[in-house]
Amino acid sequence: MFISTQNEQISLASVSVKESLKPSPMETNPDSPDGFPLTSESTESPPLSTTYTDVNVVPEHEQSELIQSISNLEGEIAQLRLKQKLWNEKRREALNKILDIKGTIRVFCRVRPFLAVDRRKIHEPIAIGSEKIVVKSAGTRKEFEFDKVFPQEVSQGEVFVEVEPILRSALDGHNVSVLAYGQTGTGKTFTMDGTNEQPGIIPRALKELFRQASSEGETLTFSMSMLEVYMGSLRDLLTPKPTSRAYEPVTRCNLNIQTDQKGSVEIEGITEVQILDYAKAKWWYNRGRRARSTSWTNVNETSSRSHCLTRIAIFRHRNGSGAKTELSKLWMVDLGGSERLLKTGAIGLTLDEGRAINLSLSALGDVVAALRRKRGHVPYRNSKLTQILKDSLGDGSKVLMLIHVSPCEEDVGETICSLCFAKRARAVESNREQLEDLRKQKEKRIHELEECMREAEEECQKVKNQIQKVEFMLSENKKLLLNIDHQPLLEHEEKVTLSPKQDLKQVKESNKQSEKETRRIISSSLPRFMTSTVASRERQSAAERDLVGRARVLRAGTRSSIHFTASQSQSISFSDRRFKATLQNSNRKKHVETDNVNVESPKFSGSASDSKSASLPKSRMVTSFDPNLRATLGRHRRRMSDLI
Ligand SMILES: Nc1ncnc2c1ncn2[C@@H]1O[C@H](COP(=O)(O)OP(=O)(O)OP(=O)(O)O)[C@@H](O)[C@H]1O
Repeated sequence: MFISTQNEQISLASVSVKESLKPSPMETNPDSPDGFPLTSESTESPPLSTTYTDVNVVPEHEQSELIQSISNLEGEIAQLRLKQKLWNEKRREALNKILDIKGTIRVFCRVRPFLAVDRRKIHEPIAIGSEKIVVKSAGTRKEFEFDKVFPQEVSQGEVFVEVEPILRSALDGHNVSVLAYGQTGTGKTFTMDGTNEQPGIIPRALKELFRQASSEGETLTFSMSMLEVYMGSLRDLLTPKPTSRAYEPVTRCNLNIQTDQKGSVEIEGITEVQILDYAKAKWWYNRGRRARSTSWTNVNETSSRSHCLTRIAIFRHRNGSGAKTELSKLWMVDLGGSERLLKTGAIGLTLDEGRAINLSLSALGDVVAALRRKRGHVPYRNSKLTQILKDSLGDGSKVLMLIHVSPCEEDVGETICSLCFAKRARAVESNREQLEDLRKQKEKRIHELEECMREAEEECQKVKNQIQKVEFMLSENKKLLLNIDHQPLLEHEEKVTLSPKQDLKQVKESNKQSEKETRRIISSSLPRFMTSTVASRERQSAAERDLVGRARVLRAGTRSSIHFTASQSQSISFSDRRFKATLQNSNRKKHVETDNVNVESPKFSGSASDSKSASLPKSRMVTSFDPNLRATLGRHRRRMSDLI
């Protein structure tokens, strides 16, 4: 029986690899920050883009270039992160100086608009300037200065713009307190909490914290606690089953306040929830809000009968390790309404609630005034409120007090009381001329620092963009490498990893296996009388060994294609796909073993006539017949050229 033969050639791989040695985008990036030279690695980095045409082979040298490129990109990212950190520090420093110049205790005033229920008079009692309020009442004129005054028409967003720098200070590691103070019904809850349509400082701050944290170079996380200071006791507002009414026993929720050796305040047993994103934070905040004690007074339908404190603890995570340290805390406090008890018509429990609120507000005023005047003794112990806020009002902290006043004539008494509280908190004790000079100097310095901060912010953003770009390239290169590494080389899913570190022994073993398989297939596809005997196989192996030995001597300058010719002792058909694949595999392994040696054997003969093979580099190769890899490489090439 004669089996038709073809002079069919099996080439290990047909390959044409074209490299486009384009410079790294980082080298030519005009956005590279001044003052921070690019590293030598970045300028000498190998091409980030390798263009493959008609690809089904990725030579080993390209693999190692890819690995090199990945390590360069990783280095570049580390450098950029360092740069980002430096610019961040610069920005932080400038902001801190600005806040220090402006004063660590800042006092703003917000005037509530007239409500439908208000009785308006022709002459309004208060006149509003950008930084001052004048109150005219019973023939007297009183002037009060502030760091900022928000007139009635100002929006929630405009208020938040002024509050935002202090939040940033919290992310920079300072303890921060934002306190809303004012007579009942003047809009404290509106400012802090707001409505769904007009969210206040707390929901905006939560959103902003997550936004800013994501743009920081380091990993920051947050936790939230909410409590209420009610009649001198503390209630946890985030306990699993919150109590919602004021008249429920409060002692069971009376939490202890502890101060550690470093002066850091901790509230024993308070619920602290991890907030991973804004939605979670908002959910917990709403839950705490609902648990707050409110009751009816003559003045405000849903008057807050307590101080409501929301604490956001900010944690910094060390790179790589799971360890976290508390960076700072941010307190946002909606204080209970200061009120003249007679006017509110309070009796019984409500009267006691009012008294308790007034006492603690007075204690707060004393503490703030003592801090402002830099007095040695600060009377923190006089109320629970000031004990809790102790480490967020004093040294190194930033305080923002938002005083709320009513525009109505009948509230003028309370308005003056609130403004006097604010004046005490600001406690500026210089004469007018000195004040004017000082103010000009301060403004100039603040302007310079703001410029500096803006520049640092811009640079930070540029570096962030660069990091994103390089991270993208890195992930693309990693994907590509992964695809090459995991590419099944042949249809029957046998895989040969052709790395430089490959164990030759392993290859030899699999080579033997493969040859056995080849023989088995040949045997099964030939008539019995044509199959080789044990003796003939031994002879054949000996001849092959001899040839391999000779080929090693002739190693240099040879190429790697192998022809299967018809002039051999056995004629076999190539119509069998399995047989073809096995032969391909067998040949490939021979190449690996003999390091591209031209092999002549009774079965296989090297040929110099193959032009494709002649163009192959003298390196080991990975062959891929998988269209997926081709597609991946194509995509990679396109993306890389888009980036460059
Ligand atoms: N800037 C504002 N714009 C629109 N409405 C406001 C504003 N400020 C306050 N209000 C409205 O005035 C009313 C009282 O405000 P809010 O409850 O916030 O006062 P409060 O100072 O928190 O009172 P309390 O101390 O009794 O809790 C609410 O109906 C609120 O919507």
